[in-house]
Amino acid sequence: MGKVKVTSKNNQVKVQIRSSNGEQLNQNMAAYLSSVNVEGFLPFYIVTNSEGFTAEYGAAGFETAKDFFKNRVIDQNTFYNFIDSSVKALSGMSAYNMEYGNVLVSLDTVLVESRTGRAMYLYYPVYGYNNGNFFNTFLGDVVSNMTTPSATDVSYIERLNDMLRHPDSMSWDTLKEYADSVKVIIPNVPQMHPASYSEPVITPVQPINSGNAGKTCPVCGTYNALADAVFCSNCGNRLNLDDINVSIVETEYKTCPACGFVNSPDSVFCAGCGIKMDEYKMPEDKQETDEKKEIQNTSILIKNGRVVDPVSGTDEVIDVFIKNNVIEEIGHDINAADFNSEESDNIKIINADGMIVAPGLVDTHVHFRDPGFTYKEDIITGASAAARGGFTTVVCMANTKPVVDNVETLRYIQEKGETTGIHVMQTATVTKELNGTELVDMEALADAGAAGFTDDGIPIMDEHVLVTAMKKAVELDLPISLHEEDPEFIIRPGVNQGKVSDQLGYGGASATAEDVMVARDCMLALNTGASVCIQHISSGNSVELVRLAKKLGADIHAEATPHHFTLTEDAVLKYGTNARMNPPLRTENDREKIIEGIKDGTIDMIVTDHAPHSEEEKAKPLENAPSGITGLETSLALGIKSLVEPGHISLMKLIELMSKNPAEFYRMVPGSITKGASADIVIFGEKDLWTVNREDFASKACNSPFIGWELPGKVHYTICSGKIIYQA
Ligand SMILES: NC(=O)N[C@@H](CC(=O)O)C(=O)O
Ligand SMILES: [Zn+2]
Repeated sequence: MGKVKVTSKNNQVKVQIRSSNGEQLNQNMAAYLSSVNVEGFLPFYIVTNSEGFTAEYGAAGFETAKDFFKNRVIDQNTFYNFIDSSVKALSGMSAYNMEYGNVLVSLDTVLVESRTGRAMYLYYPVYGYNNGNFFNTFLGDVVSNMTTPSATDVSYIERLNDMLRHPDSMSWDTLKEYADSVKVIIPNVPQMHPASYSEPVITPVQPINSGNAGKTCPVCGTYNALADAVFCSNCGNRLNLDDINVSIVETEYKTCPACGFVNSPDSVFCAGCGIKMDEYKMPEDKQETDEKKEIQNTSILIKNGRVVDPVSGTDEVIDVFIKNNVIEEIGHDINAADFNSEESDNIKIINADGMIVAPGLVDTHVHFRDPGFTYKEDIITGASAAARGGFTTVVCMANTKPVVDNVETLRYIQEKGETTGIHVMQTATVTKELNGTELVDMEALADAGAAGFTDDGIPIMDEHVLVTAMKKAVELDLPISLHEEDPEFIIRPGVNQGKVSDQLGYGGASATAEDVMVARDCMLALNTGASVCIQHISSGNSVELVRLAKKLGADIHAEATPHHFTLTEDAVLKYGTNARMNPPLRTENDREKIIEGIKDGTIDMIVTDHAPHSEEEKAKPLENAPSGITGLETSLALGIKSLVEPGHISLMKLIELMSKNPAEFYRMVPGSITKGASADIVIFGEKDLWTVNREDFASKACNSPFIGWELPGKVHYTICSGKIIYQA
């Protein structure tokens, strides 16, 4: 392939690479460039105003990329390949943002600015892209950046728009032609080039992974000396395991306060678990004070609590005695004095007078973002949020990076989960890289302990793929959970298509998007006999469809989230991006039908869909912010407020929906307050009011519309495997 200068007339091109998910783009950029021999004669300069970089990794990765591009010449092929590799890698993770058809996270923006002030944005489309609306949105930005949009500009945009729909036919020459033909003034982009331009100085740049000593971070370039480092000590990103080649011996070490991994002395981020060590605040209940140690090592006697246990049907004030991780005894009037003095000295007594003592809650739909998006949440902080919410078991969704479509990633999560104090279960995806077409090795993943299979975040559109997966799931006796939104009926995700989206001119996601898929999958479940869960149901008609399928004998189940039974689309006007989620909040009528479904058992699980995002991400305009809200720390309270207090269901029923049913769906033995059962227990005040404060969240994220709400149902203790893992 010949080398083509992509420059303006006077030979200078400035490139700004922006990504709606900056850190990923840069990770790929740095990794790719470390593996190529850069040659050619196109000088690239990266300029940044940090736009589009949402995480600290982004900035670090960006600096590396800048260094790489500086004074280098890159040929067309290299550039193409680089963009290609970035886009391919990005498309695999589109699920987390739920932008249908691989939009947004998969879409990268390259600004080519010529020295004459002429510039263009190249919107590089991703494979599998199938929704033109986003391009139009971005192209709209271009138009709005034009100082004097003329008829030519408009026709240019139209041409570009058309070209982007056929990326294969896009040539470098066309790109060049566009770069010099469009008058786009980009504000706030610093001028990088001196007025008198001379040929770039080509200085040889060391490849990223040079030499034999050490493992260089593909994102920020920092040298990590320890052979078994998994995460970069500087930027916290995952290091490429293939590149391990370490010989340097460190003399002083820094032990991670969260996971105990021994790091090199100047490490900022832990190479074992990825947390920022200096800023890590150990959850109070994990601090090794003498008092806590004592609590951890003693038996626990819970006195005078009202035991509400849907498994045994118990609803009475009764004492519970815990020893050796299990419930040793339940009964009236168990007293410390009943035990011999040595034992009774070591009993931690909890006075649960006026409180509810229930089986530990089970949330079977959480996103802990680990690996890959640990700036939003990680397994340790996710588990702390769970404990604070009264949960002792969680089932994590698989839209991490890499996605859980392989045994190695599954094991990583399971092993880290074991250090948290709660039970962390992990699902695997149905399809590889969530691509909707190729099935994962379901058997191997089942053998390795996957809790079930789900492409949560994106719908599975291909019936053949889904039916094959359902049949395999039947063989493996594992459930399949489905995110039901057909992109055909979505103009923009995250907000209901209705009065609010009309008011905002947003487009929105129609309830039909959910209904058509739920109708299909109810019938497929019936037909295959698979155990299927309709995730986070949001539409009243979908509830009706599940009701019918259950009546017909399908092994079908449905989840409802606290936000879907508490809020309606109006919340978007009040809480903005913190009310943007997939599927969206819908109408009062839908909300009522969800409650009806909960009452009559059509909906059998309450889950949070805990979907943490960073403040920066949620600070973006509604159309650009990611979908999803956190939920673990407000779920029980909202269940009481929206379902129990108005008299829709009993407290017993709420606990059934938040513990027994989800556990059983994912093939676990449900927790119960009975002799011999594992001591997984939540103790809360049903009517104890508390205020949701953003500072109090144990989660890394605080993207919740419920901040400032006063809620009932304060959790006082969470006990998991006989240990107090949270205490208010
Ligand atoms: N619910 C959301 O809006 N987002 C979830 C994905 C999902 O559960 O669909 C996420 O991963 O952020
Ligand atoms: Zn989902």
